[in-house]
Amino acid sequence: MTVDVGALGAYLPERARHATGVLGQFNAAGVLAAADVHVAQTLGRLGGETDEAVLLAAALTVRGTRSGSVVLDLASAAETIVPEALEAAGFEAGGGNADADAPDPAALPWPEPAEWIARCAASPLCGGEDDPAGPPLRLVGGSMWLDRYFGQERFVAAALLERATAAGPPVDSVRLATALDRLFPAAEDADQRAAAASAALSLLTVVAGGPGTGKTTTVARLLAALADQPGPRPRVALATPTGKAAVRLEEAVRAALAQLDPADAERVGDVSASTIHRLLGSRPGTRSRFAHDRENRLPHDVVILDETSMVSLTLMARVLEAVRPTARLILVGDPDQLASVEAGAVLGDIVGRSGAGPSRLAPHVVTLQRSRRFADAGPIARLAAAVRDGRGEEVLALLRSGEPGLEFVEVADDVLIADDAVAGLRADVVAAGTDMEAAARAGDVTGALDALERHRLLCAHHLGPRGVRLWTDRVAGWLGAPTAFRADRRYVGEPLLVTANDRDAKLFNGDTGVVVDCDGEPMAAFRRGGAPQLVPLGRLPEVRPVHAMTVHKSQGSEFVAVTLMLPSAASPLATRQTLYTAITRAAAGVRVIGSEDAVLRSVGRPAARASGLGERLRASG
Ligand SMILES: Nc1ncnc2c1ncn2[C@@H]1O[C@H](COP(=O)(O)OP(=O)(O)OP(=O)(O)O)[C@@H](O)[C@H]1O
Repeated sequence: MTVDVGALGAYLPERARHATGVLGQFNAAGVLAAADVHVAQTLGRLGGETDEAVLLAAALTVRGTRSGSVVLDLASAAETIVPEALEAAGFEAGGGNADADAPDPAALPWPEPAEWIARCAASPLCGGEDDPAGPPLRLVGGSMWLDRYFGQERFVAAALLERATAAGPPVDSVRLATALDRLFPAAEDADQRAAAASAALSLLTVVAGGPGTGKTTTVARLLAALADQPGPRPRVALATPTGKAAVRLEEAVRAALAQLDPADAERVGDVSASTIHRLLGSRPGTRSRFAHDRENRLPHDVVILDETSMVSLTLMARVLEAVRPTARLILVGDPDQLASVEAGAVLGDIVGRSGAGPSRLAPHVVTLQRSRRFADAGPIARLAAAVRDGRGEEVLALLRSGEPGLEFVEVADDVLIADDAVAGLRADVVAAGTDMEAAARAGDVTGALDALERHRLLCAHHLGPRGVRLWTDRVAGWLGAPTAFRADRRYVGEPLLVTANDRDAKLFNGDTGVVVDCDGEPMAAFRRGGAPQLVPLGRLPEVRPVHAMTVHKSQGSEFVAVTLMLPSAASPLATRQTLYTAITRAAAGVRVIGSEDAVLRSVGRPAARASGLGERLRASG
C-alpha cells in the first residue's frame, strides 16, 4: 500500500521566490529551503561570487547546520542528502513520496566532486584552515564549514585540550584520598571513585555513562570530597541544557547527598541547579551573547554540566569562554543518546566514536559501565547494550525472545497500522489512561501521576504515519472523547506536555503532568522531588495533550514501560541513538513497533552528524 502524503504539502519547504538556476532546482526538489537559498544568494552578492557551484555548496552547508551537522563533505553530499520535508515527515527520498512536481534529488545537477571542490577553493567566499577570519566559509580538504562554526570548533577543541594538559588545581591529596575512601567504600564503586578523583585533580573531567550507572551519585559524592578540602567551601554551579533536566538534577543530587554521612552532606550545604542559559546570564539587547563571557567570567570554582549530550557546539563554546581558567569543569552525560537539536555532537566527539581512533582527551574521560538501577543481566539492559554496540541480530533475537518486558510488534514499513496490529499498545494505553482519569477525578494526585508514568508512546517523527501527531489522535480516539471538556478544552484526567518554558511558574518545555480535580477545582499536577506541583489551568504556559511524544522530548525522563513507534528503515531518523534513547527510558517494559529492516537499519546506523571536532581532538600535535 502506498501512503497518501497529500496532507504533508503544508510541511514542504517554502519555495524561494527569487531562486533560479541550480539553486532554484535544488529548492524545487525540496533539498534546499528558501532560507538556505537566501543566505547563499546574500553571501554571493556581498562577496562578489556568481559561480553557482560555490553558492550551492554554501546553501547546502547552511542547510546542514539546521539538521545538526557542522560540516558538509562535498564529495559525498549527492549520496547523503535527503529532501528536508521528507526527512521531517519520515519518508524516503524519491519513491513517489515527494509532492508531485518535485524532481528526484538524485537527478539534480550535482557538480562533479573534484571540480566542485576546486571551484570552491578558488572562491573569495572560502578561506582555508589558517586564513585570518573574514570569508564566510572555510574549506579544508573537501569539507566546508560556515566560518562561525569553524571558529567554534577550533575554539572548543583548543579550550578542552588546554584544560586537559594544564596543571590540576591544588589539592590536599592525603585529605582527598581519605574522603574518597569514606565516600566510595565499596570495591565495586572503583569506577565512580576514579571519576571523582579525576574531577578533583584536573581542570577537565568527562563522566560518561548510560542511565542508572551512578553519574549523579558520583557528582554528589565528588561535591562532598571537594567540600572536605581545606579552605573555603568551593562555589559550585550545576547546570543542564533544559529547565526540566535542571529540576531533575537538583532533586537527584539532593537525594544522593541525603544518603551520605550527615557531616559530609552538611559540608556541601544546599545545592541548586539551573539551565546553562540562566547560569551564563542574559545580556540585555542581545540574544546570542551572555552576561558571562571571557571578559566577565563565572565566579564558580567548580562547574558541572549534566545531560551534556544535549549541549550544542555553540553553547559549549560559550561555556568554555565563561568558566574561569582555574575552575574545574566536569561534563556529565550519556554519549550514546541523541545529540542536541542544534548543530554539533560535542559529547560524542569528546568521548570519541568507536573505530574513529582515540581522542586526546581520553585520559580525562571516565566511563561508568555498570547500571546500578536494574540488574545488569536484565533483558532491557541487555537490549540497550546490544543496540549501543551495534549488534543488530542480537537486538532482533532479544526482541523476539519472549523475555519478560520485551515485545516486538512486526509491521511492514509501508502500511498504515491497523488497530488490530497494535492491540497490546492499545490495551496498555487504555489501562493507564483509565486509571489516570479515575485517580484524577478522585483527586488522587499521586495516583494520577503514577498512572501517567506507567506507559509512554514514543515516536521518532512529528509527522507522517509513524509520527506524534497521527498517534496522538489515534490514542485520543482509543481513550474516548472526554465527557466534560472545559471551555479551554482541558479535561480532568488529561495528560499534558508543556511546550514552552515558564520560569515564573517553574514549568519547562518537556514537563509532563495531569489535570486533576482538586476539591472541585481542576489543577495541572506535575511530579517534583517532594510534594507535587499544582498549577491552576489558567496559569499554564503552552501545553498540549501528551498521548505520544518524540524520542527527543523524552530525553531525561523515565517510564515504567515504553512503546517505540519505529520509523521506516528509509527514514534518516531510524538511527541507533533513536532506538537507544527510547529503550533506556524504560524501567520494566519495552515494546518496539516496526519492521525487522527498520530495527536492523537503526542499529546499524549511528546518527550521521558531520562535525570536525572529533578530528581535531584526535589529530596529533
Ligand atoms: N555507589 C553506589 N552505591 C549504591 N547505590 C548507588 C551507587 N551509585 C548509584 N547508586 C544508586 O543507583 C541508582 C542510579 O544512580 P544515579 O541516579 O546516580 O545514576 P545516573 O547515572 O545519574 O542515572 P540517570 O542517567 O538516570 O540520571 C540510584 O538509586 C543510586 O542511589
